[in-house]
Amino acid sequence: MPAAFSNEALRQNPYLSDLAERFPNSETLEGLHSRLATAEAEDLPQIKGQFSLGFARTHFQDFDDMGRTWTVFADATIDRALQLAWQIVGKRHKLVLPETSVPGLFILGLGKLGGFDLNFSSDIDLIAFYDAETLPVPAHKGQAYIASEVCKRLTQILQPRNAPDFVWRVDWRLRPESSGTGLAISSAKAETFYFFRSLPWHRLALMKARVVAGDVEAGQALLNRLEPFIWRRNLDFTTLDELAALKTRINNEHPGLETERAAPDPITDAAVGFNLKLGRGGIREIEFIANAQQLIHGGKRPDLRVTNTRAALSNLAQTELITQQDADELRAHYAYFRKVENAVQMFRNEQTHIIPDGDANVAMRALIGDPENFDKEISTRRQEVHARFSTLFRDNAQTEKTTNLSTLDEHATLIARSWTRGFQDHGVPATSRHKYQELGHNLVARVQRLDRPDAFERIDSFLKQLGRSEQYFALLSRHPDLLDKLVSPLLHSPHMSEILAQSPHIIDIFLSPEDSELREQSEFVLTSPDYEHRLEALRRFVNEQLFLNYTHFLDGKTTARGLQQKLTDIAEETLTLSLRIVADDLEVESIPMTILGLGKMGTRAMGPKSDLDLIFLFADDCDPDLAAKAVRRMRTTLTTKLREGIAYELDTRLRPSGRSGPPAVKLSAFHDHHMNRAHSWEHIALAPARIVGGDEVLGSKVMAIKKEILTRPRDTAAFKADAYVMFQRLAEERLKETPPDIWRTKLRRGGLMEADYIHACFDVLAVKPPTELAPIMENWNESIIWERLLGLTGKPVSETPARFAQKISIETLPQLWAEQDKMIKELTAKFFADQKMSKSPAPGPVIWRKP
Ligand SMILES: NC(=O)CC[C@H](N)C(=O)O
Repeated sequence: MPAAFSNEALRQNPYLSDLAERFPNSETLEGLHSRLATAEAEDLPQIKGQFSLGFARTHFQDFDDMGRTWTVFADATIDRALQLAWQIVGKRHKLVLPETSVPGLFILGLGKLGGFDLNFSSDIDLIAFYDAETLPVPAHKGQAYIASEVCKRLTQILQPRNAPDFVWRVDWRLRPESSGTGLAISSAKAETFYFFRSLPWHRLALMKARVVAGDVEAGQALLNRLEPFIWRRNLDFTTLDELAALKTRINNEHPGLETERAAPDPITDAAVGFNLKLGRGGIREIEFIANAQQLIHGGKRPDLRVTNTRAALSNLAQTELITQQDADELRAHYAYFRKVENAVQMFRNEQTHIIPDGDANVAMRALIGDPENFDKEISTRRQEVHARFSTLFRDNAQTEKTTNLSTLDEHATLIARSWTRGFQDHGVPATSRHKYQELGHNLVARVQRLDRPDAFERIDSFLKQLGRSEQYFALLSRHPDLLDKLVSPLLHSPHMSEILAQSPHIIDIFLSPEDSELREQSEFVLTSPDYEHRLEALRRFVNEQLFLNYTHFLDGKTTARGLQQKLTDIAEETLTLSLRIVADDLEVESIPMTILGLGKMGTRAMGPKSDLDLIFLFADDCDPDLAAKAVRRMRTTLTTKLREGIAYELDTRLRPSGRSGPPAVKLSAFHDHHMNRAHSWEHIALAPARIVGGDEVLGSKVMAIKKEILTRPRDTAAFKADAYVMFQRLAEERLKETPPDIWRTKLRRGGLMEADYIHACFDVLAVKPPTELAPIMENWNESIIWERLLGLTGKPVSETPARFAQKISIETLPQLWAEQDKMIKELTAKFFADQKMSKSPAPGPVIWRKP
């Protein structure tokens, strides 16, 4: 056992030696814990005193243990005090209460208590709420009144008036609407308050909230519902100001903390006088680094939502938001400072944070083992902390103040002026406009260089439609590089502009680590248990990923092929998420459904705006009601148009019997249909199909059926005749002879759809397609990406934006397209060479070859 310090050290500390005198027979910490269960109110201060002594004797050397040991003990004392409080209040108000734990009321610990970081002499920050449904108090007695009485009583037990000893100093001032209400309000009220009436610091205080006593389940349920309030989905840089404001507010409102309000001291070589908690390079700066990053990124990364500062630092390193070295060092400094702080507080059990001089200094040093280079140690650590702290708050906006507006027309000049004045027409409050003037200059300079007359107008209308979102300007002024991610799409890509209009905040995706997995990046979608929230989050995910990958493509970081793969991955991830959302909504563990992807999903060649061609297949024994519901919900989940648009268009017409067939298809029905009733074109559609989501075992059964269908010998002549009729219909109704200098990749004669069709025909016949087909399809697939991203369909090649002309090689494009049209048409002609050029009758079901 680490005998923490000598009797000598103990003697030098008045508070500890007093305790040692009063409690000569020391008990173990475990023993003290177990006494709590039956302790009476008047026992608690003594148990606390003995615990303090025991803690000093046995736990002081090991910092990792310290905060947790205190916190666990605190939780237990609060819980016991709450029980006692209930008994007293219950008797007085004639309530019928259960013997042990009373449901409904719960206490949240904030600050150090919430963060498992309690000190020797911390006070505890509490807030309390109750669940109106389960609180065993009839409405006519006044639930809020009784719950508040219980909290008052709890306070008296923990901090008895006119008594020498206390258990904890209790502080309720961080509760919502603290001046106007009793100590407890209902969780429904709390929810409304936080979402609609709270101030920024309320939110920041909740970051460290933890259920410490009472009805844990009800408490956790409230915290879950508050998650979307605490952890915003988007990076939020105004948060940094809020964080600063919170810290100031807490300092200013604690009357006991007057000394702490002194301006931060410069880092000197003398340790004496250093305020460990608030001083420059001290504990608060470390907390600040952790909390700021947690707040900014926690909405996307649930693993950052921890209340403990050192755990947060580790997790930030895990997610590569800070380096491992930074995390390790900051953790070490934090531990060291906190240990010193504990030693300082043991002297008189006072809540002080300043390194003392005189006797107290001697005593403190004795406790921490009288280090030789103590002063140096402190100043080195402070410098390292403060350096990192300053980096975080360094203003990284570049100055580009070369704004000469004389070349602009009148309208553009007006817009540019408003930007350089800190976005005065964009809902930025007058008091903070000065912060965004630099950003304004920066943006004007960039847009001027584009030399596009409509650029100011377009970007301005985007910025205006953001609503009153100072947050957005804060983000941009910290990361002016993001302007480029915004400007080009707004000018050139209608599709990307639409996505931006739906979810303007997605540009912060460029700030997250680049190599993270899609799975990690989609985690946030499921964080809220709420169905509606999840649907919005799903759209956010799709928009964010599409936008990110389109940008990479436009910047030349991804090839066309790479983008197709990525777009396919995103669609598959979306299906997986949708299935989860639907299963949760239907309250089932999983749904016995597998998803067959046809068309572009099948060939992994999704392009911008491709819809999802899917068939939802179910095990034969699946409850038909559940299956039908699941398909309906899948459709809603994917296609309902919400604020952030849809996730995907869905096309399920390729299921057996098309529109008239049931939306949920059973495996045996699928098999039976394709063997006995399907037409050849359905097998052509089936050729590129693969499983893109859902139950894997079921999926492999579907793939076995597919194989059985496509390998079964069929009558080739009959197949070609059918395929030809279908092709003629296709050509007539959808394909268009298109001049070689017009963008119409998919629906031109000889274009992408025709090429895909012929390819699938070869597949059905298990004949290797001619070698020239693949490279042409590759080219078409690239063209369609450009065409859809830049909104060029039907336009002449000459209207392709100059910015991309070279990348697309537009000079040679018409010639290339003419050749491709010709080659594909020839392949088609050759494939159908035996067919009469007259119209055949409408085909019937597939004719299999007689064995
Ligand atoms: N899959 C998509 O391309 C859809 C993107 C976007 N959310 C929209 O509604 O248009």
